[in-house]
Amino acid sequence: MAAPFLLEQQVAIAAVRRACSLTTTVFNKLVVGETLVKGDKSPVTVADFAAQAVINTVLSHAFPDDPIVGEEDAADLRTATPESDALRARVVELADDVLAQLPREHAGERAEWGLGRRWGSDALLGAIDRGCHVGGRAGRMWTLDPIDGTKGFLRGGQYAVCLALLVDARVELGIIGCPNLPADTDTDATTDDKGALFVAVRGHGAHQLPLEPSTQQQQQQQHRLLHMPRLALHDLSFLESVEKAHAALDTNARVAARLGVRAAPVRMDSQAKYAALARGGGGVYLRLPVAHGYQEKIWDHAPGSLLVEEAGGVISDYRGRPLDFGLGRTLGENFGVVAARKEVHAEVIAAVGAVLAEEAVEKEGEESVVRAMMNP
Ligand SMILES: Nc1ncnc2c1ncn2[C@@H]1O[C@H](COP(=O)(O)O)[C@@H](OP(=O)(O)O)[C@H]1O
Ligand SMILES: [Mg+2]
Ligand SMILES: [Mg+2]
Ligand SMILES: [Mg+2]
Repeated sequence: MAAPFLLEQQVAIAAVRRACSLTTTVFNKLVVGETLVKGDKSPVTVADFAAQAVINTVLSHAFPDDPIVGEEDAADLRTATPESDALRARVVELADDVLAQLPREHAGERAEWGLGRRWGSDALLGAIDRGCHVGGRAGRMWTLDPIDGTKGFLRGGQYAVCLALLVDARVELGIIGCPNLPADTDTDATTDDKGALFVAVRGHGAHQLPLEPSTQQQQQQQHRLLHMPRLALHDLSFLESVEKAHAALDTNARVAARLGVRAAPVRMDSQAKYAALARGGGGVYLRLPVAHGYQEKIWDHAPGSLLVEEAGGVISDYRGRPLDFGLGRTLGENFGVVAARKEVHAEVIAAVGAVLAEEAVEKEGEESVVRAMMNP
């Protein structure tokens, strides 16, 4: 694999792989009471907290000066209630079980990264809270989504463990672990060969590796360099969110019809969509905003955006503006996401603009009818 940020790649890959083994274990044993509802009504599980504890512990040992912008914080685990005590104990047990495994030297893991020992509650809650950095434009920082697609995770669908390195607000390295994505193709859901790791390095391509650390030789055999194929507009299919609350799926259908797209959309939770797109599935990822004023989070798009760019794609918001990762924890005034191969990206943006203009006219028409009825 490519030379820049080689140590960062090794550390990030080790951290994401261990977090993925944790989430897979939890999914098989998740019990009632191990999921909380956050202030924004979204779910968070013991696996989200524990995966953030694992990855932040590894990053903090390997790169003690690097800030981390992570989705979760430990506030809900620190309150002195019986529920919180039980949740905290479970998170600590899960994270320590994974961190305590000896470094796998054939996979380049090292004890100095915090591996091979248990850390206990204080250190692990502290590690989770290392993710509270505010973000910004200057310097090096990591952004982490310990489980992207928590709703997919709870359903047994797609989810992803997502980590990216930003330098001066530019994504230089992106790692996405997808424990439930078929290793060979994103279309054959019946295969047992599940799990894939995606690594993108700016200027050095998008790669798929086995999720389990195998020998050097197996790694090389199973390594795939990813390219998005050239597809005509009518041969595209849209990759989109499963959740109606996250993206305007009806508007997507109108955009697809306008472009002459024949295939049904592929609905998938999480940044597994970016991975599927980079390895040739679909051709377009379209995420149009529904919730008024919702600001996209940097950890929801940073690694996926680089994966798509390195596989030959272009990514922007729905107005065609580049995503700005330097504004803090959110993408600020970037609304929605359009990711597609270079040749079709501009046409998709134009179709989105035309459909949104049509919808605005229809809405205005409906509102004027209501106004006329109320003020005859
Ligand atoms: N109203 C909204 N609009 C867009 N995205 C939203 C949203 N509410 C939550 N999300 C984000 O959507 C992510 C999942 O993406 P997708 O819809 O592509 O599966 C969630 O990540 P988490 O599951 O990490 O919280 C969350 O950050
Ligand atoms: Mg969440
Ligand atoms: Mg997310
Ligand atoms: Mg998440």
